[in-house]
Amino acid sequence: MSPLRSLIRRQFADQRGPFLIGIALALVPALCGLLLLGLAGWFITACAVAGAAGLAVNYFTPSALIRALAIGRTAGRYGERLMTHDATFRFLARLRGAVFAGFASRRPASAVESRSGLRLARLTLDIDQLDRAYLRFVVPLSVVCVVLAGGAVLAVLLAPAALVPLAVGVVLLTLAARIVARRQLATAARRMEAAEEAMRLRSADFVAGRRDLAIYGGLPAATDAILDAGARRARAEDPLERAASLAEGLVIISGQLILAAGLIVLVPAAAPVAGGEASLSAALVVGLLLTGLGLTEALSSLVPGLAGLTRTERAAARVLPLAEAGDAAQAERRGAPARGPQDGPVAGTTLPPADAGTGIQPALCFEAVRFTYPGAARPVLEDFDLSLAPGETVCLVGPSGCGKSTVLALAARLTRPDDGLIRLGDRPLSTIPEAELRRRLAVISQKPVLFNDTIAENLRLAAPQASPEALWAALDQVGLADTVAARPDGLSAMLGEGGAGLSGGEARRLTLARALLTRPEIVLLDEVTEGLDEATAAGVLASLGAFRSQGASLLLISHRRRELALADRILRLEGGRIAATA
Ligand SMILES: Nc1ncnc2c1ncn2[C@@H]1O[C@H](COP(=O)(O)OP(=O)(O)OP(=O)(O)O)[C@@H](O)[C@H]1O
Repeated sequence: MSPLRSLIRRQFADQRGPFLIGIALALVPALCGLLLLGLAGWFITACAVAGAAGLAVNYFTPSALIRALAIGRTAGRYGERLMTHDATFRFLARLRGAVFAGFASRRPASAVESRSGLRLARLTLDIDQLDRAYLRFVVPLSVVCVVLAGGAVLAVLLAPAALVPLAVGVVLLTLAARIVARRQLATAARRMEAAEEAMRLRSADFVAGRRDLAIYGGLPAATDAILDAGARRARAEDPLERAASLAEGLVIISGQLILAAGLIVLVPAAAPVAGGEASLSAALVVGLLLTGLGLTEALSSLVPGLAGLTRTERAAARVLPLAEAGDAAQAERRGAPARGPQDGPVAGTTLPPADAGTGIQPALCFEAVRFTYPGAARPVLEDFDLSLAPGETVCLVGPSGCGKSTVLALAARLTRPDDGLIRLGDRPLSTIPEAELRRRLAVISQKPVLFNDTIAENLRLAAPQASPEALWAALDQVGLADTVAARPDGLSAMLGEGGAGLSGGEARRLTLARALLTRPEIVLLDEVTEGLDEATAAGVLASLGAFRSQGASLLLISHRRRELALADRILRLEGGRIAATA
């Protein structure tokens, strides 16, 4: 199914009632508009004819009807806008949720991908583009179809000859739709998006790196690269604009042809035949012609939707897979894990102790795990085994690029193994619901993320319900309570972007306090003292004692002597597996 069709189906499934009511309401102003023009044309002509013949005419009923139609048209348009936009914005709000859940659930370790900020910008633009599918395409198309069908019925009843111009109009409209749906336009749209992305990327690099560019004389080349991307965008846009203009022209011509053909067919019908009456009254002919004129207005509402069809289709093709991944991730978060081929036993399954000799169930265990980055020639981990006993502290060392961070990413389920089993206690990692996993396992990286918010809210990221007393206790355990208490606003003190306002060591200790709040069973630490001076690093390491006193198992990555001294065991990773234990 085409992405556009899937998108429309999704919106229909999400907003069934408002979706249909919106279309029904859109018919009201369109039909009122047509009848208004037709009736007005008929009425004016009938009055003129009656005046010329000196006959009396009832003008109360038609003028009241005209007024009612004018009011109906305005009210209908208001109601239609309200309903269709409300339905669309509600749908998009939900879709955004699903898309961002999908974005968040993607393998963060996937190979060289475009920068996440730019991807996010692209996604935001894509989702905004999707409002066109219903508002600019489905609604006007439904209206045009109903109006044309109504026009055909009227023509059959009143003047079958008028079916000819209607048929001409329909043929031209179909042609217009085919023009904008041509495959070559998809290529032009792809080129245009690539050029837009290049423009954004180059501009962002230009702004961020202008000092280095100036130092190394790279400013002219960087400027040329932006201009070049702009020129490529303009070139790619050309066929799209031409097709849109051609389609618009055809829509307008189809409207005019309906009118012209109407004139040809209907005017002679109004002429009296020899020795008898005209088959159609002059008033009816004028009424029908003006209705045809109104039809062109309905047709022109199709133009914006047709012009943006290729881009809407491409945006839907990018957004929908993410939304589907988001649906799966949200279902998993509710406790029904989406299962893959390497997911091992089903949820709720408990496994026998990994260490059959001692009968002790390890806190975390890797069994014959293999993992390869997408596009990489060789696996990073192959037949990899690791076992972390409850309360144990293990330090993982090894040469740069040997896969230490990959082990942590797998343990944190930020990515999944190609083969083998990872278990948390007696359960396969893949079967543990997301919320439970995040509560039981904490990850602390060398670049902890703190948000532009209060200290309390930064801590509550891990435990939203935590009381102020619990927050102070956690701060106390990492030796940060006095520092926070010394601030006039205490826990309500605001942090700047990325935790600005705290020193490097304080920021890291704050993330440790955040992790402590969930009382994790396992803590994964990736070079947490990297970039800190000796004294600060010692303070951070001392804070790790708080986890140990809670009974947690620690898996550390580090090359530093001070971290190694903390470990019960040191494991050396080399060639994809543990090469030595100390
Ligand atoms: N997203 C990715 N896509 C493809 N290959 C990757 C990706 N991330 C890491 N790699 C590769 O996988 C290997 C292991 O990377 P990893 O970051 O786990 O190593 P590491 O031992 O933690 O290195 P370091 O000590 O330098 O931090 C490296 O060769 C790296 O180039």
